[in-house]
Amino acid sequence: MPQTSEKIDQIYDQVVQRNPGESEFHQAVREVIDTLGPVLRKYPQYAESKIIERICEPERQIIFRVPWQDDRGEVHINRGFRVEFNSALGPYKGGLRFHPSVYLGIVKFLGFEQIFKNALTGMPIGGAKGGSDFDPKGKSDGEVMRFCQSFMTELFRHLGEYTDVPAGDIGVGAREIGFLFGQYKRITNRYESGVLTGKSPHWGGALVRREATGYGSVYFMDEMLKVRGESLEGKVCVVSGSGNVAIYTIEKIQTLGGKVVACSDSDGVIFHKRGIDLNLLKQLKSVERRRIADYANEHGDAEYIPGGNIWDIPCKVAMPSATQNEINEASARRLVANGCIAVGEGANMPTMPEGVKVFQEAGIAYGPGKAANAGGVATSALEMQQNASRDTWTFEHTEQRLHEIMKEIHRSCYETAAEFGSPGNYVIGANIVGFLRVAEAMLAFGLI
Ligand SMILES: NC(=O)C1=CN([C@@H]2O[C@H](COP(=O)(O)OP(=O)(O)OC[C@H]3O[C@@H](n4cnc5c(N)ncnc54)[C@H](O)[C@@H]3O)[C@@H](O)[C@H]2O)C=CC1
Ligand SMILES: O=C(O)CCC(=O)C(=O)O
Repeated sequence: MPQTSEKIDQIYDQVVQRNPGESEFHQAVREVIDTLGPVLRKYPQYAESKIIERICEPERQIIFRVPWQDDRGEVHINRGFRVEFNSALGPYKGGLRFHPSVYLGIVKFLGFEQIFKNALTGMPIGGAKGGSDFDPKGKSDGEVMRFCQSFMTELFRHLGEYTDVPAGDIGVGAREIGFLFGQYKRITNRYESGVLTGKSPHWGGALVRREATGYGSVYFMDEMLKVRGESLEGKVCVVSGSGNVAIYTIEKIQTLGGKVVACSDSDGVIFHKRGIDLNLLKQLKSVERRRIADYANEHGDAEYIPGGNIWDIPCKVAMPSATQNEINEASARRLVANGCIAVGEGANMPTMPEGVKVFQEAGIAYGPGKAANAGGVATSALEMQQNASRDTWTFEHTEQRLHEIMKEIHRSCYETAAEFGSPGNYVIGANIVGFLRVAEAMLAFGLI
């Protein structure tokens, strides 16, 4: 019998061999399985039943053609994806990403992470992710609508409130969810509210879903800081991105007394020493869909740094909230050298493995995305609950539930890391808690 570490290396090698060219997926798998050695030693039944090997293989992968016409009548063909990764704990659940970089490897890394994240929430949801290489940037509302209708015309047959429930991610917000739901309703002749989450609260969406990922990440950060006798009060913070997650991360940091001095988009960075003007940011990015460079035209004392690296800006608290692999080893070193004491990931897998190592060796608080940003999908599950019971909850009640869920995720990760001999290591805690919940259900179901 090979040693546990050899066994894990063998599983990883098989994943690479079976999924060539999908580097982000390989990275996400490596990060999880490298932490599972102590679990396999304590519970040999998981190794005997090949639970890890089964979790690494999606239950179903759907790839489809999405033809649509632009405003000039020109025909375009994009590619659509839905990877239904694991349904041990509930219907497949996870967002859709519309971005030109989307390919199978990105969707699979996101879907794989989603399995453990969803398990961590304690809600009955399995893991999935989907999307398309369609670029919504610069498209008219009519073009986005025609694309969404075409996308749903194929995907609808795989969805259902008890089967697979998508939501938003990069490039997919309330506008896109509206177009997707409208087409689903039209094709199926069913007002099946629970088939998508992230809907507008005017027609079946949950209050707080829009804010949930950002607010939840800040709640997780607050818990990590509390353990160290710290708080956000008076702390200088940096939040990358300026989309849904970044905006509501900034909002909650400000409410809790922190000062966010920088944010970004894929073109550049805004540095505003006296603190980001959130109303302006929301107007520019969420309402007018403009570039962040325009922020500096409105505030003479703000600096726009085209192509800049936001992690060069000194801060106590860093919250990467844009995209994967945005913090490399050099950026992580810079953050630590500049006095950063805590990093909480609003984005999925924003820190490269070498960067994670830097944070862990420096002993700073590091909250990995699958735990720190789980508030979004947890509130999606609360939306599903409201849809199923034909009920609507108040903002205050829903936010209180979100807060409790984030505290519980933090507690379970923290205590499990200690139990498995790595106190303070939230990567180990999150991976083990998520894995054990999924593995237990998979064992119970027999070999399926
Ligand atoms: N929307 C949600 O509920 C959840 C989102 N996430 C993750 O959070 C991250 C952000 O997603 P959303 O805010 O929903 O998307 P979004 O589409 O609302 O915003 C994405 C933002 O990231 C910026 N961005 C993209 N690439 C960048 C780059 N290379 N450098 C700097 N900025 C860049 C964009 O300009 C935009 O401001 C993603 O990693 C997503 O997977 C995680 C959990 C839930
Ligand atoms: O709310 C959801 O179902 C998905 C959220 C998501 O895509 C994520 O957690 O990365």
